[in-house]
Amino acid sequence: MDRCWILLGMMGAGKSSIGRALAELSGREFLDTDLLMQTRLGRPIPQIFQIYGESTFRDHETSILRSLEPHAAVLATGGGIVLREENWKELRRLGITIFLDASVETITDRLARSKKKRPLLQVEDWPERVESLLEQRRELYRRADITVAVDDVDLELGAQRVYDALLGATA
Ligand SMILES: Nc1ncnc2c1ncn2[C@@H]1O[C@H](COP(=O)(O)OP(=O)(O)O)[C@@H](O)[C@H]1O
Ligand SMILES: O=C(O)C1=C[C@@H](OP(=O)(O)O)[C@@H](O)[C@H](O)C1
Ligand SMILES: [Mg+2]
Repeated sequence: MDRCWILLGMMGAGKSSIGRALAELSGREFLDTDLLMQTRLGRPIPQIFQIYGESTFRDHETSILRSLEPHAAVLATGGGIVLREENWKELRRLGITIFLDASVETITDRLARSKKKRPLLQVEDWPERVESLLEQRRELYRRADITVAVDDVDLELGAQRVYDALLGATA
């Protein structure tokens, strides 16, 4: 049975963009829990947070995981998917988890242009928020089956690195 390849990690680590490149490289379908949520609710993520709040956003995240079946897809997740214990049961059911490990410096560089789309970073000292969230979550990300360092790679090399790690792990 084919299992999903599931990307975990902080906002800005590259789950959505490396995930898309990995899907192309491997010929797999690409799914992203944030995109599935936007389609489901017909609104962009910042509006979903604004209208329903984070707790309802997290409920939908869990329900989206529950609605999926294991298959040959690359699944990018939102950075907070690791927070709910019940999500881990679904992640393990769906496939292999890969932590995209990026430093605070890399993340803040990458988010400088796209932080507007991240409701949790709408604070003045947003790099400090990135640092504290990473501190809170690091141990959860480390539960992933595989860790891939993505500080020093572009999208193509990042996708290749994840692909190689997966082939090594499943050989
Ligand atoms: N390895 C990388 N090299 C260069 N830019 C990257 C890399 N990974 C992500 N980016 C850029 O960083 C931003 C955030 O990436 P994204 O894939 O949305 O991260 P995530 O889904 O983990 O929050 C995007 O503008 C993306 O193009
Ligand atoms: O880290 C988080 O809690 C979040 C990450 C976002 O996805 P990305 O990790 O793709 O930016 C998105 O799900 C939402 O803004 C919350
Ligand atoms: Mg994303």
